[in-house]
Amino acid sequence: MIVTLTANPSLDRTVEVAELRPGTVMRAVARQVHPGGKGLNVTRALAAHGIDSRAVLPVGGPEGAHLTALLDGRGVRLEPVAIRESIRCNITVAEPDGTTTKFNEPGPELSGAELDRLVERTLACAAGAAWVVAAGSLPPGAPDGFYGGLVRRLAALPRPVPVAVDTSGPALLEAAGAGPSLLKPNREELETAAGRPLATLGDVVKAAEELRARGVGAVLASLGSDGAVLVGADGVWHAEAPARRRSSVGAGDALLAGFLAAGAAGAAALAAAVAWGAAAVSLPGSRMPAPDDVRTDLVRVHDAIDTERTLAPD
Ligand SMILES: Nc1ncnc2c1ncn2[C@@H]1O[C@H](COP(=O)(O)OP(=O)(O)OP(=O)(O)O)[C@@H](O)[C@H]1O
Ligand SMILES: O=P(O)(O)OC[C@@]1(O)O[C@H](CO)[C@@H](O)[C@@H]1O
Repeated sequence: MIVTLTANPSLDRTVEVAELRPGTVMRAVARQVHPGGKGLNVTRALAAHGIDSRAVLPVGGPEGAHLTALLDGRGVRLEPVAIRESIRCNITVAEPDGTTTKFNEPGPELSGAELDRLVERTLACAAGAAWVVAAGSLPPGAPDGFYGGLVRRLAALPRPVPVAVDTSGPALLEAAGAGPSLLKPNREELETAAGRPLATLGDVVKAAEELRARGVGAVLASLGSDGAVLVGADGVWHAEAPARRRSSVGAGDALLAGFLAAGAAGAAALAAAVAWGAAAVSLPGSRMPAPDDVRTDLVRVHDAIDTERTLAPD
């Protein structure tokens, strides 16, 4: 079983427009509403593949009620922690070529007691779990070390549980310092961690190695259309797959879910991860892929990294 913690979930609203023209009134040609937030997306992707997962998340207000109603009857196991304020609503504007423009709200401020309840619920669910995933931004007021503290608490259990972290900014730096088993940065997040721009695959591998030297077990770096790089104790691989981009929102979460579902180590897990990520990109809004969407046969895994390869701007 895989437990996910999303400290700042969202109701994801997507509007599809013919062309984004700032400063004008645009008529949407389609709209979707999906339950959102990185950890919850991981649980949704796993559930779509029949893999046992539980999502710990704060739920409050009309948006919280809407989010839970959307998941009713979908086989997604929620561990909701009631909060006083409403959760946030994030907006995506999607254009026909797959370009997405995203507006993420800060989210509600959680009280110290609400944050404590999230951690306690995660620890309670983690007993016997194969992995805990701590993912997404932190709500306003939460300490930067929130996910890092959880990593330490899970490592100190009589039967320690490996933790995968996917977050950004100072929370990412704090979490990395706590030595999680897995970190899933995208290019921008890895640049933050490295403190410099990363232009090539070689730069990505070097930045990931630096994180490993600081105690991170393995780094799964997601690189948009360039696929993903895995840097772990047992080797370094790069994999990629073609995709007809419709909405990349949640592709990183699908990638992480696929990686954990396939054993979380080595080339085969990386191939599954990239297949799940590419599948998510071709689906609207933050819809998570089901088994029929995933094309592992289209994935190319490179054992030798082309260190000079320049990363696409995306
Ligand atoms: N244009 C694309 N073509 C093919 N695959 C893609 C494309 N964009 C993303 N992917 C796949 O999806 C994975 C995740 O994408 P990305 O690096 O954008 O993650 P992310 O920034 O964490 O996304 P999010 O935060 O929205 O979940 C990539 O590693 C890659 O496998
Ligand atoms: O603001 P955060 O927490 O960094 O990201 C939140 C979010 O953009 O991440 C998911 C996609 O990965 C979406 O479902 C959600 O809207």
